[in-house]
Amino acid sequence: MSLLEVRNVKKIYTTRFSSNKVQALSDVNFNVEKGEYVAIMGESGSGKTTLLNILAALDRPTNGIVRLNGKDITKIKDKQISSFRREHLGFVFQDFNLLNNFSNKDNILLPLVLAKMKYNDMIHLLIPVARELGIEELLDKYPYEISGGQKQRVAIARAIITNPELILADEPTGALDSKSTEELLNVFTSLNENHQTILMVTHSTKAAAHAKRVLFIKDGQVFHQIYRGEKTMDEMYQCISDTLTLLATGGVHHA
Ligand SMILES: Nc1ncnc2c1ncn2[C@@H]1O[C@H](COP(=O)(O)OP(=O)(O)OP(=O)(O)O)[C@@H](O)[C@H]1O
Repeated sequence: MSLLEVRNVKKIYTTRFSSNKVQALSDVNFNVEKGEYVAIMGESGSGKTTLLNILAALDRPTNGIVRLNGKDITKIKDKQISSFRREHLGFVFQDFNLLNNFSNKDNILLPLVLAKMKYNDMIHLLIPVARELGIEELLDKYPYEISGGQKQRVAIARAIITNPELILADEPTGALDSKSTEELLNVFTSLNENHQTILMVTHSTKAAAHAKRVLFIKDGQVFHQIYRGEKTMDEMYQCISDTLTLLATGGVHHA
């Protein structure tokens, strides 16, 4: 069984003040296996954020099924959705989403506090995670006192401290300079080498070249995919950038 199964997912938005309908996703199908590192690319408006919101159980599809470990997350009751997200998923956002009036440590511990874990147990989990991400010195500082790259590492600590089955990352390098981007991508690679499954939406060819597979979305469906396989990072980069060019001119066959 795949970790994530996306079947015939369709999303139509109906705007509030008119009967206009926008079809953001027409028929999305793909699987993600445990331990994979997948990037999702596509032009602006192709439906990436819509898809990520559905995978995150932040929004429901108009049709279709999304299974995480065999469980259809589109059927989870509203009351159980927050705890489902906390227990199974980790989130990394472009703009970090850290709370400025909480210390970095309290930001990282927040999902465990919400899960009502005992303090000593939380610290037990925090220490190895902070060490792994090299942020031990930053724990007592506040998000506004640290750099963007450091904030993203704190955000990753918050995402992995619950040991999630899947990390969903939305444009995680979008607000970072090139040095911090490189560092963040190295962190993702090392998490993945430690068996963390990652799904990342990105506009960045460089970021996508770090993934083991890239899915391309066009016209609300998966249009093409590339496996890293034995390719070097440079070869993968070139392959992605050629595909993006073909995609923009409509010249790629369906996956
Ligand atoms: N809440 C909404 N109501 C109506 N239409 C929406 C809504 N959210 C997105 N759309 C439309 O759905 C389509 C897909 O949007 P989406 O934000 O998923 O694309 P995207 O690939 O993430 O774009 P970008 O790369 O610019 O973030 C677009 O046509 C967009 O205008």
